[in-house]
Amino acid sequence: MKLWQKLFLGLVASMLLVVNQGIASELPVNTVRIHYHRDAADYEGWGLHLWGDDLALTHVVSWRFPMLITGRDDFGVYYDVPVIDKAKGFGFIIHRGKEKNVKQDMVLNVARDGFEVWQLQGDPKLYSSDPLIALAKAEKAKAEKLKAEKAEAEKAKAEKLKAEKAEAEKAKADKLKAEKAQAEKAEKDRIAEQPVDEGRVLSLLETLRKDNEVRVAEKEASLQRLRKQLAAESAARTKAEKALAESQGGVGEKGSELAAELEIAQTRERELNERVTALQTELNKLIQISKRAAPLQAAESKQRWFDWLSHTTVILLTIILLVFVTIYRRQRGELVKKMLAQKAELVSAQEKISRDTEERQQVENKMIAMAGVDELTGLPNRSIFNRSLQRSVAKASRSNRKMALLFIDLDRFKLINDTLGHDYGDQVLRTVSERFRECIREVDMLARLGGDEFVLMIEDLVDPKFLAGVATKMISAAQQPFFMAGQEYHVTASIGIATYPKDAKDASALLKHADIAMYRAKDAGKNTYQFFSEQMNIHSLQQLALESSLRSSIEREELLLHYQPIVDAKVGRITALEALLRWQHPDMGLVGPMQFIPIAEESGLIVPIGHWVLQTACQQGQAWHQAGYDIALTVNLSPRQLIEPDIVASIEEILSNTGFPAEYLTLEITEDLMMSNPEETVERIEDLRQLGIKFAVDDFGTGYSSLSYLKKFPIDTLKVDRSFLQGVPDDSDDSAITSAIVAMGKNLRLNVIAEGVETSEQCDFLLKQGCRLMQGYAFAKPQPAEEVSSLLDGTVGTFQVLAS
Ligand SMILES: Nc1nc2c(ncn2[C@@H]2O[C@H](COP(=O)(O)O[C@H]3[C@@H](O)[C@H](n4cnc5c(=O)[nH]c(N)nc54)O[C@@H]3COP(=O)(O)O)[C@@H](O)[C@H]2O)c(=O)[nH]1
Repeated sequence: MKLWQKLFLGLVASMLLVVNQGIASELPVNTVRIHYHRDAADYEGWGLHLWGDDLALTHVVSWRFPMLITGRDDFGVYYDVPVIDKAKGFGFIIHRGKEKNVKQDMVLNVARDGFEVWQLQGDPKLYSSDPLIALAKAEKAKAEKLKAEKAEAEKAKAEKLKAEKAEAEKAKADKLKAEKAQAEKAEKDRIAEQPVDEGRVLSLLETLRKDNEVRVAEKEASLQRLRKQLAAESAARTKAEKALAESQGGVGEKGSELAAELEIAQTRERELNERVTALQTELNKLIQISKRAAPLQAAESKQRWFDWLSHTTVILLTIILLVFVTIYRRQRGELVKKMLAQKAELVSAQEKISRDTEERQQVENKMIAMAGVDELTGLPNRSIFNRSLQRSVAKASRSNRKMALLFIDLDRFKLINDTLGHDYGDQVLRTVSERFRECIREVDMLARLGGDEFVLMIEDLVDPKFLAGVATKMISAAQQPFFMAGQEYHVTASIGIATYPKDAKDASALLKHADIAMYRAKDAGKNTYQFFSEQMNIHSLQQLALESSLRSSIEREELLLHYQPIVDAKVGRITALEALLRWQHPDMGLVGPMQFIPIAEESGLIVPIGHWVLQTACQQGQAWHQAGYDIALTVNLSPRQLIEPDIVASIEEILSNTGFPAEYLTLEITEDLMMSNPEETVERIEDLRQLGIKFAVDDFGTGYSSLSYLKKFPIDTLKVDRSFLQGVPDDSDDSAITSAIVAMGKNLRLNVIAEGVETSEQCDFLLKQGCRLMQGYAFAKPQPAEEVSSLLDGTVGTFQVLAS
């Protein structure tokens, strides 16, 4: 090393010492003093750079600027450099050489906590000879080595002691265990050799307990001994360590003291520095605050103004909103009220309109009625007719002239109305009235009294025979077929005729007598006309009385059944019995069904009466079955009965109650029923057939049934009407019709029963036609059950034609 280099290093080292101590004692806080020794300045210029952790706080100092020189001392000039950063250290870069050719020789990074870190740039040999640094380094390395060796020795010793102790304890425990096992074994052997004695066992247990206590005490004592031994060994170890440390003293002690001093100095410096830094930070904050205070105040007042404005705006907006909501609610409430009021008005207006409409309708009806026109047919109605009749009778009375009333009632119309519905009924009434109009003169007055009742008033009557011609024309017009819903239907008319002054002296009596005559026409078989007679009057009064007493006939048990056999004429065997209704009237005696069935049908009494007939017949039939007569029954079923909605359930119940087998029951229906409402009739018949019941078409040939319908109908038997049998075999037409019906029935695979067989000729004729089932007086008249029973007794299998 050259001389100038030695001088330079000496200068730097002394500078560092001065700086580190100077900071602590004389210099202002945050200032570093750096000396420049003039004597060493054999170069043109020197540069000294000082920096901290924060580059922003790096200071560049140059001797070439005299204003930076702080002062002078024995060494030369010195510089006090302020350190305002939080840097933990500072350093120097020392340049030498000319300004334009600066060569960096060395960088010293001196941490403020001592010489912990050295960073050398340039030639390390230049600085490695520094005695203080080398000493510090050596001291440090030695102390660390000693520390490590000591730790190692302590660790080895502790481990050795631990192992020895563990081994000793284990040996002792093993020994104790072996001794204990041996003692226990000896004790067990001893006990096993001796007989069990409770007192002895207890004393042994006591001995054992005492032995255990002694052993525990021994154990505790040995533990105590071990502890003492351990303490002694530990003290010896400490002593040895101390001796070892003392033996390693000398230079190390000195180094330690120096290090301790340095540590204290560094701690102090760190505390001071931290205080300075904290104070500086606070100062900075205060400066910042003071700088910002003015604009802040301005901003605050502005903010307050904005706050006030925004609060006020919010309040204003809320108020406006509330006002709007209130107004809206009020308006909405008013609107709802208005709407409700309007709705109520509307409802009341609608009600008024409907009332008005109703009233208008009533007024219209009244006007029409006053005008005397029947709405449906356009004919004069009952009220106008009555007035006209009064006038005409009065006129006829004044002028001694004759006049006549024809009371017309449609047959089967009720059935059409009931089965097809009122629309079809109305259609029939309109058509019939049109047809009637064509049968009369313009001067005659045709009126509709209501329902299916019409009346024709003929004034200035000359010859009553003329009336028969009119009636015939009207009957013929009525019976023309109707085509409705793609099908053909038929109605007929019954007409009663009464004349003035012969049959009645006033208008109402005249009308009443024409009505009575009409009923007589119905009784006479319908589709005909009848002139009134005094006898009829009596008869009609009788009819009224009959209807009233018929109502209570079931309760009074005045009804009874007669049974007429149906015979297989070929073998002379009774195959079935037809139940025929009779009425044992208290005054009139035994009344035949022709007298009261029409009344019962008209009044609807046929429904309960028909139910009674079925119930009684099935009861009787079951009684015969139980008596051993395996006989079938046929029962007449009125059209009115078949349209009853519960007819199927009702018959099913009767069969179930009586126990009569359904397969033995045949229900007789009329042709007309088949034709009036084929679909519904077929449906009902099918339902009843499902139960096992059979069906027969009664009085076949007298109605208007279409043969094609017959084919479709679910029936089992055809009963040829007795009116055809009357002319058999002499009347060729009757014979031909009868043969045709029998043949047709056979072709349709139906049973054919000929009704009203009275003679052996008729019987022979029928047998020849292949009809063996017959019913008539030739075999048996309808008779009470008891009599039929005796008949069954004597004749089953050997029935003979009675008439032969
Ligand atoms: N809805 C119901 N109708 C019934 C019921 N019972 C009877 N009737 C119907 O009344 C009609 C008249 O019946 P009725 O007076 O009993 O006459 C029956 C026989 O007495 C009669 N008949 C039988 N054989 C002869 C004969 O050889 N000559 C002759 N002149 N008459 C005879 O025929 C009637 C039986 O007819 P039908 O019923 O068609 O087989 C009659 O139409 C009954 O249907 C009833 O309970 N309900």
